[in-house]
Amino acid sequence: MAAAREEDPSVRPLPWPEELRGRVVVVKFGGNAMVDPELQLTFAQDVVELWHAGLRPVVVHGGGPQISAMLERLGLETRFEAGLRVTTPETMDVVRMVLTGRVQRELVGHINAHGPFAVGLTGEDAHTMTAVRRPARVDGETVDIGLVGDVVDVNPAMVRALLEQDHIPVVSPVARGADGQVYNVNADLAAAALAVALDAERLVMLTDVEGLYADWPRSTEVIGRLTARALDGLLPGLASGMLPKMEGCLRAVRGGVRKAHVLDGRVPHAVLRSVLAGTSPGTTVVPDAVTRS
Ligand SMILES: Nc1ncnc2c1ncn2[C@@H]1O[C@H](COP(=O)(O)OP(=O)(O)O)[C@@H](O)[C@H]1O
Ligand SMILES: CC(=O)N[C@@H](CCC(=O)OP(=O)(O)O)C(=O)O
Repeated sequence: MAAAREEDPSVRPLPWPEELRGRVVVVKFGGNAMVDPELQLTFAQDVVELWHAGLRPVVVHGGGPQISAMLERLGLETRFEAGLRVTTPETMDVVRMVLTGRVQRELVGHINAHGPFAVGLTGEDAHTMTAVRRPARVDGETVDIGLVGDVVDVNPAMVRALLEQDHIPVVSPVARGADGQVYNVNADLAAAALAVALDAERLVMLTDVEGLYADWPRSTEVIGRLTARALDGLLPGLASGMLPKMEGCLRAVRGGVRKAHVLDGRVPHAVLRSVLAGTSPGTTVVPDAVTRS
């Protein structure tokens, strides 16, 4: 891949934090942040720039709005419980088709406009992620939401092999169960599980808000930094898409990831700015023992 390093004229020397060299950074690109085609291009550019700087980026993508749009076109109803899509077998077909057939292909294409970097896979490939069916908890009740899975095991061998070969893995959040069933996994939780298994330095989640709002929807005051313990206390009060996102951040830092960031993906180059600056806009979740960085 040395040729690819030289090939890309957009690369310029940046004052990268030396301690991040060779480290894995898992970047979750949310479906809401990717609705703007321009942002998809700058996102791809950022990921390639991280690679050029010597980091090992792994992309996990979402695609919730894109799945909903396709379900609507097909005249199929969709609804969410606790931020998770109720997934019938018919819905599952559409989820798999949109995520791996469209969203992943688009991202791989944008990244590969810069060189032969990206390789797309799903959690199903080489048993990268194994899921079990998970119900949702709604108002203290357990609710069946169909073919929704939670990741219970990650085999990072294939992703590591791709990283070793200087590739950028682009992972769709679909996973196989030990029962042979294919499950729809929330992309935030898939990204968190992969970040833990890869012993990632950071998990960066790009979404369509500035971060975790303290009192949403009444106020849009962003919580800048919080410990895992503080987040644990907040989780029961969170709703919709922010619930799996913050649950993912919590699992990541509890699983050994140094920091988890929730960033506004509508801001161009949000990933680069965050990694470069060291301190990040948006919300940063740190392990309990860490009070400053
Ligand atoms: N406390 C909160 N702070 C910020 N956003 C919140 C909060 N609670 C719920 N949300 C909603 O969560 C959404 C982000 O989650 P989601 O729609 O799943 O995005 P993504 O596609 O990036 O995963 C926001 O657009 C907002 O509507
Ligand atoms: C179980 C579940 O809800 N799966 C998600 C998978 C995609 C996703 O998570 O996309 P975002 O990151 O854009 O929200 C869904 O069907 O929408």
